[in-house]
Amino acid sequence: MYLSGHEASLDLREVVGVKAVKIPAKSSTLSFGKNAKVDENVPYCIEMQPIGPLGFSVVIITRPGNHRWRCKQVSFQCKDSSLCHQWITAIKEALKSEAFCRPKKLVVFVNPFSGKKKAVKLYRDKVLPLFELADIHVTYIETERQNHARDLLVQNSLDLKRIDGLVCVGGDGMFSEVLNGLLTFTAHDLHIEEMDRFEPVAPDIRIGIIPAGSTNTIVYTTTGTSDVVTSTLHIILGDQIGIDVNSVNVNDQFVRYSVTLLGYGYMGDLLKDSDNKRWMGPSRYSWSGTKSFLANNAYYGEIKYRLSSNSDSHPTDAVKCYSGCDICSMAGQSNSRSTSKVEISAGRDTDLQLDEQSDFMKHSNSQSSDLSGSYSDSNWRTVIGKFVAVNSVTMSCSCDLSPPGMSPYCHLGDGCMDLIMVSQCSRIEFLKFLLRTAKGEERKNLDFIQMHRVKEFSFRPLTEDSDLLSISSEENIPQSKKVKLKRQTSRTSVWNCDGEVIDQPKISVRVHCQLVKLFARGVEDPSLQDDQKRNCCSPSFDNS
Ligand SMILES: CCCCCCCCCCCCC/C=C/[C@@H](O)[C@H](COP(=O)(O)O)NC(=O)CCCCCCCCCCCCCCC
Ligand SMILES: Nc1ncnc2c1ncn2[C@@H]1O[C@H](COP(=O)(O)OP(=O)(O)O)[C@@H](O)[C@H]1O
Ligand SMILES: [Ca+2]
Repeated sequence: MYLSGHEASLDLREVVGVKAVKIPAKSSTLSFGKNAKVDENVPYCIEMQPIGPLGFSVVIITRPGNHRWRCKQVSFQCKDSSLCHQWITAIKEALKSEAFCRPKKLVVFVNPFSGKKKAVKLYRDKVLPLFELADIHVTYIETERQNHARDLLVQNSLDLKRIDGLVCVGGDGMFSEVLNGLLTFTAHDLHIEEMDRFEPVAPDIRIGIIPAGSTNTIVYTTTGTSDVVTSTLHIILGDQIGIDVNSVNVNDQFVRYSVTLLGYGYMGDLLKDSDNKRWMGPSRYSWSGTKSFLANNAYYGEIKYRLSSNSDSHPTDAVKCYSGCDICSMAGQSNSRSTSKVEISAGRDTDLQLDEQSDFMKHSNSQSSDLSGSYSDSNWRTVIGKFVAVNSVTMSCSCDLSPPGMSPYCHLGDGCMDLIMVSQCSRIEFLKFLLRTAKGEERKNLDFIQMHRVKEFSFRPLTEDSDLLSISSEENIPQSKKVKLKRQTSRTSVWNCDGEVIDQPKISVRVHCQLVKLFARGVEDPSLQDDQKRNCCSPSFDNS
């Protein structure tokens, strides 16, 4: 796996590309001779000997810090141009090897209106030159409207069987559009039309994201930074990581897939308010966030959730999900074992269980207006209360506003989501929650917060007359209290689903372990040396 000589050893896994160069007479480059050969016994180990003036440059990645990756050129001299070309060809061929899983053909979608409207320029200036260096063939599509990319995918206008991946240059919303398009296409390709009745099928191709949007959570959480060059390099090296995907149903009908945040109350109100302020760019979220904060609305609702069967794994367990994460690897292995047995399952065991459970809960619970959990044998719980926010995240959701993320110990591919419920509280208390979230500080001791690691959940707003009884513990509610409760409960929020508004408050959500693969490797553990970082994650080799 190394390109090595007398004075240098380059890890081919981290070579971006190679090109011919003219080397100045007094250069401090390494020089190698005509006895150079590719060692047949050691894969990708190239031996070189010193020689003459022509040369080639190998572009490799460096890690200057803060999870950012950059390029560095290492130049080699050759005696003549033919030898130089032999070297270039040998290295290019080595990089094309299947074992590296590098993409050769990509479709790139650019949303020109993402974030600060710089996506097209960012792509042309920073991304395209690197794709060219890496010999990646690109089909470039600048989107003209919302759902343009999704429609192209669903209608299979792009011949997806012939490409290695999709790249979106934009924000989380653009990714969500491409994800939904790809999963819909994958299902239709297998003649599955009713998405709510089937297990979603994992697509064959990977998705890459170049951060050019407003929040860029997915990029930040899967690479540790929101940096255009870093994301481009992860794509070129052929990194891959499976991430959890949620399917969201409204009234038992599938509506969409999500990967970052599902937020009711605060996050929903914030998003709805910000949607007609897109002209403000990314700062629309802080503006609308402040407005929703001042409004301090709280909403009645009933949440049913199924806890993760791994009781050791919890949103506050302080186990960070780093590149090569053991918890995600184990979940991925058991997931691929179960999906290899039954590729498409028409059964809805878990939903039935939910229905049975719902009935069970109705008859057995005595619920109060406070947050109150109730147990069952099958890990289902019900909570009824008045919430400022109900958030569920499938990954930590790190971003510039909150580098540790909404749930710092959430895992990218463990088949679980972290459910964070914020009960009605004062503005000061909610500010405390927001500030601690922004800084990644302990929230365990805030008594208005509940956090659980779950596999699925459902939410329904409490708005009906019959709900009043379950909200109030008293059987005989005075008429005046009934009227007041009725007024309060008639107010509902919307769901923020990866930055898209879902107007219907009653939803059910299920997580699908590592359903899609991204061109990323997860955040590299900063306590490791560079060579340990390379070795702890050799994603290009682990599926060969
Ligand atoms: C006082 C500082 C408060 C900092 C609050 C930090 C909470 C951060 C949690 C971040 C979760 C991010 C989840 C990501 C969702 C994205 O998929 C999704 C779509 O992204 P896209 O536009 O790139 O397509 N983005 C969003 O839904 C936006 C979420 C933005 C959350 C920002 C909240 C800012 C709140 C500012 C409050 C100010 C209170 C002032 C009090 C005096
Ligand atoms: N050409 C376009 N015009 C308008 N909206 C678009 C276009 N292309 C994509 N979109 C939509 O814009 C929304 C936001 O895009 P995104 O790239 O996430 O930017 P931001 O991070 O600023 O919200 C997405 O829902 C996406 O579907
Ligand atoms: Ca997860």
